[in-house]
Amino acid sequence: MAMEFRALLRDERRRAAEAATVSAPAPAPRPSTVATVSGHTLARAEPPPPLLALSARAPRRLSRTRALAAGPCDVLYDANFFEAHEERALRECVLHPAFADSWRQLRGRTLLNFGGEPTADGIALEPLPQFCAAVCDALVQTGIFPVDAPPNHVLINRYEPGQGLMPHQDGPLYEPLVAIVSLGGPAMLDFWESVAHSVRGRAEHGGALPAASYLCEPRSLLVFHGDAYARFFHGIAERTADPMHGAVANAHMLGDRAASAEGALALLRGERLSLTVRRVSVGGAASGSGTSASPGAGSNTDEPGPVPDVAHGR
Ligand SMILES: O=C(O)CCC(=O)C(=O)O
Ligand SMILES: [Fe+2]
Repeated sequence: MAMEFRALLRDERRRAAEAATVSAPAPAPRPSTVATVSGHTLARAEPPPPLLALSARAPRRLSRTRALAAGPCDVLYDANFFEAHEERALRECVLHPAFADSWRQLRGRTLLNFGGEPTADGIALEPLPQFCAAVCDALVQTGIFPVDAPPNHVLINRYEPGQGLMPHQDGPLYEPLVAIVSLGGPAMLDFWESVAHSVRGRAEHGGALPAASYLCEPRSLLVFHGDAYARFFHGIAERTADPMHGAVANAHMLGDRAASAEGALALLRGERLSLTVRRVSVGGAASGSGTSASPGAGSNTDEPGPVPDVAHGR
């Protein structure tokens, strides 16, 4: 099954690459795929996405979320990392028709991958599209990522209400520092001590609570590193509303839009787009010299790898 899926993907990519390089006689006036940008095939008829201009950021410390007894303490949150107009512009880039063919349907979400495809040999880095590079720059300017080790990989997830992401760890392909940018509707990111804890927690009533949860509001930035990266498993439950339970570690830091949520019982989800921004680790970069990463581990694309993907606990 795993190999079938990989073979299918490979075949699809080969066909896309052939369409991009072989100038076949155009049979009909439908747009032919002729150009690739950052490894993504663009349709001739589509203009490239607009350039994303974000306001300059000053270096500053992000606020730490509440440290709960059982939860990680290496999680930072900013409810208003983007202005409303920046969110709209970023969303327009993400959903631009030029990338329409690059979205991949996974279990419970759709995914766009920029910066290079995670494979068993690591990630062969590719340049980021301009809008992703602009977000990475903003994270460097703020001081989240060091100037000399900027992020170079961006996964974009799109969730409908009711969809989610199984508890997983991001693994050794990346440096242990993650910035998650949220657009659209809110969703709760849960941190679990183990996958077993999360399975117990899935029981509708009386299930264990996550070690900590973080409401990711639209326009927000959530950063995690340290223990939160290395020890805990993070995921998004497949539900249409998120309960505001006692382990919501950023309940006191929410923006105006969700300020009332602190007193609310549950927050309704909407369509959510998230950008997971990271830096591929030295060991995770597939270089020409054949450097290889731990096979499959942490390639959080739901693509079955040669090693069971602990990243998704399934
Ligand atoms: O969508 C999110 O907020 C989480 C995404 C995530 O965990 C990942 O891409 O590894
Ligand atoms: Fe993740």
